Amino acid sequence: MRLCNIVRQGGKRGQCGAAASFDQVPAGQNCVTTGSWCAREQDSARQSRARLRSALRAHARRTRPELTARVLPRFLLACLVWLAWPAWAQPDAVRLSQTEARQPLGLFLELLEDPEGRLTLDDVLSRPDADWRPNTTEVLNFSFSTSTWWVRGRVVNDTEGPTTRVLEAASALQDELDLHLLREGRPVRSWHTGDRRALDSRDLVYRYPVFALTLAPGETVGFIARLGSHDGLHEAVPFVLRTQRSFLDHVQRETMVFGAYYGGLLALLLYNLLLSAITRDRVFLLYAIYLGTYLLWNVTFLGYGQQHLWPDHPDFNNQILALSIPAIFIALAVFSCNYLQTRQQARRWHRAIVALAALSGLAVLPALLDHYALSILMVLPAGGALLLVQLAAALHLAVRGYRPARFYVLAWTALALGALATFLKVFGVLPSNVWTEYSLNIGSAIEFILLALALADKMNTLKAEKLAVQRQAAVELERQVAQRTHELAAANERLQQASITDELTGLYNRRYFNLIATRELNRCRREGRPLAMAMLDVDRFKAYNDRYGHSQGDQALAALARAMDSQVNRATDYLFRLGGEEFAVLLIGVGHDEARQHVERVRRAVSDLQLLHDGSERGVVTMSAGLVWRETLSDPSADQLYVLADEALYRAKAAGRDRLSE
Ligand SMILES: Nc1nc2c(ncn2[C@@H]2O[C@H](COP(=O)(O)OP(=O)(O)OP(=O)(O)O)[C@@H](O)[C@H]2O)c(=O)[nH]1
Repeated sequence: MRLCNIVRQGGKRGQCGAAASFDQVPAGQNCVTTGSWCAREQDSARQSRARLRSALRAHARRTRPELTARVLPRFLLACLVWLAWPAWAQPDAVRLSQTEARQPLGLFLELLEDPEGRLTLDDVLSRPDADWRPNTTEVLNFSFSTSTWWVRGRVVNDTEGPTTRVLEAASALQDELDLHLLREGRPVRSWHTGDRRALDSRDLVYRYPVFALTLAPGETVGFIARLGSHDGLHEAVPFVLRTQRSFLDHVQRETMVFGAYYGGLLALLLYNLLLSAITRDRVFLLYAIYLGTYLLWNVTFLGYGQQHLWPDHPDFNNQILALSIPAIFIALAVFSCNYLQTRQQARRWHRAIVALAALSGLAVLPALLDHYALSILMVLPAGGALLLVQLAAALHLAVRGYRPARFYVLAWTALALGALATFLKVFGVLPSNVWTEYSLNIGSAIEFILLALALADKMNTLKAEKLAVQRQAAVELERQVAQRTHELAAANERLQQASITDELTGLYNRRYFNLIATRELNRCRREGRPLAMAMLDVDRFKAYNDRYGHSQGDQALAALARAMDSQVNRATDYLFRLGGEEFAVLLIGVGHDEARQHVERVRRAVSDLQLLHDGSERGVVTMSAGLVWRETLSDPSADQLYVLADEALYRAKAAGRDRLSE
């Protein structure tokens, strides 16, 4: 574009004459170059056109074969020379037009390096033009440089009326930024601002320095800016001219975009703090801390902190910026380790993350001692490596199928794409529009939202796992309860059985006799059925014990119990050991003779055992029995039956033993 301007103005160049110095151009004159600067421009233009003309003449003289062999390369060379001219041409003045609302100034500026930082405005104004060199980038970026840099440019009002434009030095972090407005070569107004100075040094308070330039129709004004740094770190500063309306639109759009951005992130932060308080899960708190450090850095980095939160504390502004960067990396590392469970799942990656986070943390020390450039120099490589290692760890875990790691990779991809778009915009690969301008914010917002979703998903996964474990535990509990219940029932059964069983013989005991005798008596009475009861007692058992010992007496009792039991088979027949060597038989629904025979069989089963018994009448163990039989039971109770049977037994004993009496 500058080339076209110069070509267009070629006829008027000769009329410019030699102006005395930079910016001494009469108002309303189209030619805007001055002195030697103008002369050099004319020479360069002339030489370039001459080269092109000679290339074209050569083209006309040569034949076709010569064209490909010799002329074409020269022609291409000439074209290249023509095209490449802007790279070393002297910058022209910026011409304000009715149509362009926003005009970047970078390529219209000249630079002067002041390594010692001692030059004054007068020194700079008296420097010859040869000391200045054209700036070749749209955005000024001196990065790590201890020099002070002087920048100059000129603006011509080509519009038909007076106009006021806003000159933006769109960096919130340049330490010192002095701007001097020149009219007819003389300074007429100066501003001393920058983030190391309080905001009241600015006419218009915005997140970065802006200056109002008023120009009469056709007027040219110059400006010289001094960019100083506190300790050798300069920020990228885009110099831009805007119409007032464009500036207002821009401010409104930024207010809306960043209002939504910060509002959203703040809501996310508070929400996660609440979640951490409710769930007591540390990962939400770590996420909120990471988000908080990022927010603190971002509001400081973009100048909103100084504009709205701490306008009167420029030193704090610088300190908080330098401290927030290592804080972000540390908070991110702690969150990532906790979220990805790297200690348990990827030990080597975990160790690398911890080491790099510690290294990033070291950058706090120079920041605390006011050496911000050193702090940034330390934190950027360590932090960059940390981001890569975290991403690699997440990829590693995602490939292994760890679901939370997939969200993490997605989130970081969104942020990386946002950062890449910003990077490509700065280097002119992508156009500057609302998407590329805020791509980092968009990317980071998506990153934070995805991470929040990731946390929710992780909670869901944990909840599902917990539910599964609970279900499994419930099933196991039910199984154990069923088993215990079964065991208890069996134990109860055993207890029940034990409570009605005689331990030595395994027959029913006296307690059960009482129960059964009463129950069966009542039933027989109800049903009108006959019932027989016999009492059986071992004969001379005291003598047996005395002769063979108590232990053998026990064995004899058990043996004769088995023998008797073998004769009691019907479901309605019962055999009891009432105590000692005394037994009872209960026979339900039997006739008298049958009862008598049955008891006799039982009794004989004992003597048939032929257990030697010296003290007995027959030389073997025998039994006596007393029988009571009732066809109908109108009155006798179980106790009465017992007494009657016992009396019959007594009679059997008295009659000589080993017999049945009634
Ligand atoms: N080994 C053993 N002896 C028992 C048990 N219960 C009772 N006895 C004994 O049985 C004997 C019963 O003796 P007695 O009541 O005098 O009757 P007896 O010697 O059998 O004489 P008669 O009944 O008149 O024939 C006692 O010596 C008791 O100690 C027991 O469980 N085991």
